[in-house]
Amino acid sequence: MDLALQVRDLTVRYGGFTALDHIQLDLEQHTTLGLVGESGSGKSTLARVIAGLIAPDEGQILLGSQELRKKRSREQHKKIQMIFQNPDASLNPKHSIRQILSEALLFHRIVDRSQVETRSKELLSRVQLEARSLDKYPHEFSGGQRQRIAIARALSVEPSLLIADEPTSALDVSVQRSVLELFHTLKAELNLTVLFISHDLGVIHAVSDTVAVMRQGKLVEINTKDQFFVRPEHEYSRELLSAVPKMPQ
Ligand SMILES: Nc1ncnc2c1ncn2[C@@H]1O[C@H](COP(=O)(O)OP(=O)(O)OP(=O)(O)O)[C@@H](O)[C@H]1O
Repeated sequence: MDLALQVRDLTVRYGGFTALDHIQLDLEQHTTLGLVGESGSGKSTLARVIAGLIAPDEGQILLGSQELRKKRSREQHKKIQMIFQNPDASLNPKHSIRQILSEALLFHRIVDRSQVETRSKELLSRVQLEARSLDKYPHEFSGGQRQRIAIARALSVEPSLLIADEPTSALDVSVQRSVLELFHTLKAELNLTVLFISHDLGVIHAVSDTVAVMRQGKLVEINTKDQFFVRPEHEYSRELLSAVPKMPQ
């Protein structure tokens, strides 16, 4: 089993408040780990510290066999890409889609200038958008389409880990489904390794191979998806599952 990510004893404090408490987590290559837990349990903090957006107070993060230290190189930053609930967080509204994609491709030296257009069109096609979208601006797209563009931008730099923090939570249910289907397709086509955060167990069921449950800054259960949904181990996981509204029979 090859591990894409290892998190060891990771602790983050905001002042006197411990948001992450000695987290241990392994993420196998080419799998999707669904991270669930109630609001405030520390899911986004874990995502941000892995992505290098905040520094841990204690602990280690290894990407492959390489330890990621507080000050990351450009190459290390590139390897972990993040998608947020609000796609606008990663899309500059003043830039066309062409500019957004080419900036990422060139900054990280993924292709040279002569190949940027072809690669940008390929990326749009991967996320099921038309090539003519290149000359449009983010505001000309729907929320679901903007999320697809944010996904294309994240994929453009060929990350070894994609972190998706509630990427479908702001979308209508039907749009949400189509973005989840896209994740499914991309995972199969590109062998992605994904940390997918959601408070929605239906979404977690749709995307995950493994499920991790957070509560009050601690990981209380890590299990295969099938085990988690059928035979959760932790009392809190059972509470989460029993709180899911059921359709009347
Ligand atoms: N910059 C910050 N300064 C102080 N406290 C913070 C900061 N960011 C988060 N927190 C606190 O840390 C805890 C964990 O927050 P976090 O956003 O990681 O949880 P979450 O599980 O992602 O929640 P949600 O599902 O609501 O996004 C919360 O109690 C939050 O109020």
